Amino acid sequence: MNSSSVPDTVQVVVRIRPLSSRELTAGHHNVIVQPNPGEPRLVARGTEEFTFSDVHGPSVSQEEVYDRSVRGLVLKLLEGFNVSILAYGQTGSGKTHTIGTSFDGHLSSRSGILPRALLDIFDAVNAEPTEGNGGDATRTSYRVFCSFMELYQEHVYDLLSPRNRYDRLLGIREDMDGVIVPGLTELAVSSAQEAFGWLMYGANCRATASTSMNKESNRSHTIFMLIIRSRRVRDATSRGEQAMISKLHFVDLAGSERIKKSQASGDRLRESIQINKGLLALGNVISALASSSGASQSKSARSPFVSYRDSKLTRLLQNSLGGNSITLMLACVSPADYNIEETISTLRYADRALAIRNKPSKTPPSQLSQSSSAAEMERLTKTVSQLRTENDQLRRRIATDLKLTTVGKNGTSRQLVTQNRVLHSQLQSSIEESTRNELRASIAENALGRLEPLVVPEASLPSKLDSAIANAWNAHSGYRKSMVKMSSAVRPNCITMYSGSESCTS
Ligand SMILES: Nc1ncnc2c1ncn2[C@@H]1O[C@H](COP(=O)(O)OP(=O)(O)OP(=O)(O)O)[C@@H](O)[C@H]1O
Repeated sequence: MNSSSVPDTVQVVVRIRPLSSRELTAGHHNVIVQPNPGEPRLVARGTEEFTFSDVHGPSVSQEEVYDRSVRGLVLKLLEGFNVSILAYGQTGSGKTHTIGTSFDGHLSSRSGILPRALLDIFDAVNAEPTEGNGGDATRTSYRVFCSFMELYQEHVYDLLSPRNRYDRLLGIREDMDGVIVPGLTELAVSSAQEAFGWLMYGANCRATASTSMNKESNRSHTIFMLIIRSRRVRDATSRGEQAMISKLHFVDLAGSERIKKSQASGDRLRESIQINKGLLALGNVISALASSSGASQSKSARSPFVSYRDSKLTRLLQNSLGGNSITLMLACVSPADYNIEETISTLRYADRALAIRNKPSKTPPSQLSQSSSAAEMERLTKTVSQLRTENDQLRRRIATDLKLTTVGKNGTSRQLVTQNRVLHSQLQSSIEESTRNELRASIAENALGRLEPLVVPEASLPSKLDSAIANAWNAHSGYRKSMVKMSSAVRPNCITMYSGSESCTS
């Protein structure tokens, strides 16, 4: 721990799930032993010994896991630190159960750490007291937003978007803030109940399937994110207040699995290969970071290269591993004899992660001057007007395409086929152009959202700009709808947007 009692190494907590009734019936037995319950040490297969930040045995409740290992870290979020909690482990080892990604909306003894954290955070946010200091009162106001994304077969999907599966597909980019997902939906939430609603909405859309190892196995990695924008105000009329942004990530990783053992085939096999590839890249990053921590301490060996760019998973987790975040890794394991190879592999992986050093720091308070905010507003206004012009041009193209279709209907079938092909390729490029516009509009919206808490709310410019963006966005959405309608009229089902085996495709 550093001076302000913030852990500067990755905290690694092991959770051992109980044997399931199926395993007990089949006569499997426990091969993971915690010699002294309460001590963070365990012995696997009678020979291999490990010591972690903490160990939760099979009888430890969800509430105790949260109280002992999570609550303290999560509340650091409100002090301005970024916090990441990752659940890692073999398929069926209890990651989703522990995180609580499949929360049903009712808090009970079975609820995982995510809904419990949401309750604590909103309790604190809504109860932040006013600090009096003579005549100079200070008050902190918070605005909370949530996002939920899924990484399925190296594609990032926005789980909170109201759009269809294809339109939920997003890219990854790097900017001054690190790795970002432009266009990811960020929804303002003011209570734990509201956040529960979005958690359930998104979880319902993630890719799951029944496998031989788990009745309801997650075939993707998911990241639920809570973003807190806080503003410390000295008094009601104070300007140039301190603004801070901190982020909490809950990462429910897909389970590693041995393909020979799971006997996966077809879609399940393809998913398993991608899952294992992402987890292998994560393992390499963990090893490199652990070695570089050792190297920096010995000051002799050269630090190995950390290959974050090998997979989208490692890019998305870049800040959680080796970045400025306070990170907790929950290594979930099965105690059953038939899973011992996978359990030992998870424990070794977790043991490496213990050596990773992060540099937790508060996101520097932004004190944007009014002039730089105004310049940014001007830039965004220009972007909106550019998008409007592009929309007009695209609308004109659609009108021309429609005329062509009418002519085609009166011609021979050969002509129709040729025109159909031309239209198809025009539509494809229109759709691509439109998708690019959509991304840019989202980036502009995101940037505006970030600026909003920092700008002195005096002029009507922000609201004008908001409505300009909304108008451009509406026009843009209307245009997209008509284009998609037209594409099916021209050649029904001819454009395959995306083909996959997700459970949520509408
Ligand atoms: N600590 C626990 N106490 C009681 N039941 C548990 C515990 N951990 C896991 N389970 C049960 O074990 C089963 C598998 O757990 P879960 O779905 O969380 O595994 P997973 O690691 O997320 O699997 P996958 O990677 O395949 O998605 C579930 O039925 C879950 O309720």
